[in-house]
Amino acid sequence: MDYNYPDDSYTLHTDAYELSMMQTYYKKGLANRKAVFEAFFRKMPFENGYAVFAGLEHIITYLKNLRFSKTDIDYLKTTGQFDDDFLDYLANFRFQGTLRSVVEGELVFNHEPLLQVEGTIMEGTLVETALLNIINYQIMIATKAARIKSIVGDQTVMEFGSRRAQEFDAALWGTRAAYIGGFDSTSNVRAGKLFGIPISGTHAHALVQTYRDEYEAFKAYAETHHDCTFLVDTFDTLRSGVPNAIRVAKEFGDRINFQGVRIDSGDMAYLSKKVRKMLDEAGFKDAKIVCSNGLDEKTIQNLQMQGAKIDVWGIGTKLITAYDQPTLGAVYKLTLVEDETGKMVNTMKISNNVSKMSTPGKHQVWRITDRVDGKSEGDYVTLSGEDPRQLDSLYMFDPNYTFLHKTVKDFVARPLLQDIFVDGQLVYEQPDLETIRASRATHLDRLWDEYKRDLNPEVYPVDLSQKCYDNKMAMIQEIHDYVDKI
Ligand SMILES: Nc1ncnc2c1ncn2[C@@H]1O[C@H](COP(=O)(O)OP(=O)(O)OP(=O)(O)O)[C@@H](O)[C@H]1O
Ligand SMILES: O=P(O)(O)OC[C@H]1O[C@H](OP(=O)(O)OP(=O)(O)O)[C@H](O)[C@@H]1O
Ligand SMILES: O=C(O)c1cccnc1
Repeated sequence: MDYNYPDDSYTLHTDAYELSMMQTYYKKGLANRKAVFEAFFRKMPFENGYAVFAGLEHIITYLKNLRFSKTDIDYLKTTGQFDDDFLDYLANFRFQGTLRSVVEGELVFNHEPLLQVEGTIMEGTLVETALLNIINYQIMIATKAARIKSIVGDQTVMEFGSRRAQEFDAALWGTRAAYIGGFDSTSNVRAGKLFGIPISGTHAHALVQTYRDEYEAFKAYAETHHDCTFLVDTFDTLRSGVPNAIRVAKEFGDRINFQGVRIDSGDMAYLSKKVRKMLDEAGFKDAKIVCSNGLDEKTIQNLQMQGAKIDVWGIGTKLITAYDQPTLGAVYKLTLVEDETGKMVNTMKISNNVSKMSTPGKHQVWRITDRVDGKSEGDYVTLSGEDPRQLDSLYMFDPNYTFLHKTVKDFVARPLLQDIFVDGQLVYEQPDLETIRASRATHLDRLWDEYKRDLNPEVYPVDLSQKCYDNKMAMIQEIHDYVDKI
């Protein structure tokens, strides 16, 4: 199958209905109508108390390259679903819109806008699928990684998931998201090359099977590498794997850096305790015990409870596939649209289910922190143009249970949505990945522990400003009046 078009791009990485709607807007003369779309998710991933934002790097690359190539247009023609004049319009299409986004490494919560696309209805429509595709995956993996990191503390976690990820892109962008979430390295060499993530690894059972002898295999590895971690569970961890690793480490002495051993099967609590004793007794107190095999934050916590002597964790499947939650469920909704008179008007999707309702208008999200201790008080969603920094005290209330409220004084308000593209121009300079990764740790320090526990965390407040709330209520009333009249 020939899918290697020389001018291939991600522009057709969109759902067909987006193009169908665009053809309607185009034919009906609405192509230049202004619109605002916002993306948010409704439920916290893994029932965690916070999520880690990731995906902006990929979004920037996508939007920078957003144009229909010749073979894109040729293909659309073959579908017979699109008219020639519309295809001519697409051939000249460029993203001239504005993207505001939370930046990578930031903590985010449900029901707050994470991305905001302001431009023509055409621009906002075309990009929905790709933007959601990117953040739905990357936020989930960054959050899963942060959960795991919070359990292992200062211990090292290596990302091993490429072989089990949902294909190439997931392996690549997933490991980057995991690094933002707090993982220390990746086994994916291309991710090392492209993103500068430190690569690390040990060796597989195949090396031992090739030599059909552990001692010979470890010796060969030691003769060809300085840093050595031997995989000790191919035949019998305690009776042959560890004794052979110790034998080679002793024979090679200073000629190698004997980093330790890896265990990849069996009872890791029992084995790691025994292995620790054997290494210590042989004089290798600094040698580390690496474990891998179906690990996630729950298993790790359980192993810790059992007193396992594990220093380094190798984690693949359950991280990279977000094993216990297949999607974040982020959505992208039209919140403001230009009417026939040129006025921007509110719009929302109404539902009997409160959590399914979007919030009309164009917004900013403010992180409210206490000026003295720097800790987060909650997030405050305003209509754009409102600036809580000008207020001495802030009245914050739960939009679903308005009787739950507090007044915050002596606070700092930090806007989370930043300009990334303005009128098609990239204006945001991405920090390097190390800075992004470090920012996640700083943001977590500002979050109270009650939101960070991995089981039943407190619900972090995401409140609406009075104006934003009133605007939403007025819109709901307007829609009810409209339906009543029919
Ligand atoms: N002491 C332990 N307590 C809780 N879970 C453990 C413990 N030791 C290992 N596990 C986990 O149990 C699961 C099964 O491991 P086990 O090695 O028994 O089976 P396996 O994966 O079928 O082994 P193999 O890789 O040899 O096929 C893995 O997810 C592993 O992380
Ligand atoms: O379990 P994960 O968290 O996904 O970690 C990655 C796994 O990948 C390797 O296994 P391999 O592909 O050699 O197969 P195995 O399951 O038989 O060990 C490695 O030995 C780990 O077990
Ligand atoms: O380096 C390793 O030990 C490794 C890498 C990928 C998957 N499993 C193990």
